[in-house]
Amino acid sequence: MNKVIKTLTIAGSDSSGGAGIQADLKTFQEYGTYGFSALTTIVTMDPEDNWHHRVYPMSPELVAEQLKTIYAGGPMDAMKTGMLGSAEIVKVAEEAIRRNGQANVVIDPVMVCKGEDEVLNPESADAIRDLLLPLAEVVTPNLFEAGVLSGLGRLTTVEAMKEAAAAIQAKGAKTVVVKGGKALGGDEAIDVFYDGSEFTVLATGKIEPAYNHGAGCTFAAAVAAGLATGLATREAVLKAKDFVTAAIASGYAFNEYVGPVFHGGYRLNR
Ligand SMILES: Nc1ncnc2c1ncn2[C@@H]1O[C@H](COP(=O)(O)OP(=O)(O)O)[C@@H](O)[C@H]1O
Ligand SMILES: Cc1ncc(COP(=O)(O)O)c(C=O)c1O
Repeated sequence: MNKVIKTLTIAGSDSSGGAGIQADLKTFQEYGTYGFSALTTIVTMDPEDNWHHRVYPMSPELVAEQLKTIYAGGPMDAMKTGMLGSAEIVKVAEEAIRRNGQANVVIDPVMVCKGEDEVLNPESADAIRDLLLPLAEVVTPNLFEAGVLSGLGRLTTVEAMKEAAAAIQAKGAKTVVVKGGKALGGDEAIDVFYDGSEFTVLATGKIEPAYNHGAGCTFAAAVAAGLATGLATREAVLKAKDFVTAAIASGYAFNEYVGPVFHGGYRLNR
């Protein structure tokens, strides 16, 4: 029998299907891996209230119970975290990673939804920094999240992204990818990779229109799936950048604000 490559996401549900656990499972499948999921929150967008996001966290006990089910079937080849919803759920994720000796851990430190400017649960940002960064093979903050995790505040240049990447790496993550994405000015989508010794700048042309709802989730899930299939960390990140770029290029407009990526874009355009 073929070996099944197992990947896990601990993340929220994006009912519109582009981000969250939906993005992760679709991406895991595109990589030929078998996806498991522990759901932490449910996010809705209200068409009668300007598509405002609402976030409904699950109880930490229910997240812990899902993880018990998942790990009862044996170890995972890689995993990622996304929107965790509360500091207590961050703690549950930390405990599961430690208890199961989980390697190839990708932490996507989700703090905001695109199009929204409030930080979801500020106290969970502290918990992510203190409890999850030390367990991360890779952490993938966007520009805003890198400013928060590094303590450097608003980042506007590639030099500042490098400084933030080094500060976050010093907090315990083995490697860091600071994603400039749409938020960084200019006509390129620039990410900075740092492994503790060398910076690598990953750049592609900015795609317009930017159908990038779910791009961050898709990128982190692709890194995890790449690690699960045996790629070295740098190669997993480089492939994930290609994967997410193709997904953005194949996205579509869901409404006047949200354009999800299409996770099948990489395969279909080859
Ligand atoms: N308009 C775009 N064109 C090309 N790549 C993009 C665009 N927007 C984001 N990206 C890339 O998608 C990935 C996810 O980034 P980003 O959207 O900033 O993350 P998040 O969803 O966590 O905010 C990064 O590699 C980023 O550079
Ligand atoms: C459940 C969930 N996770 C994560 C995100 C973040 O998505 P993105 O990858 O666009 O940053 C969202 C955004 O709506 C979400 O609903």
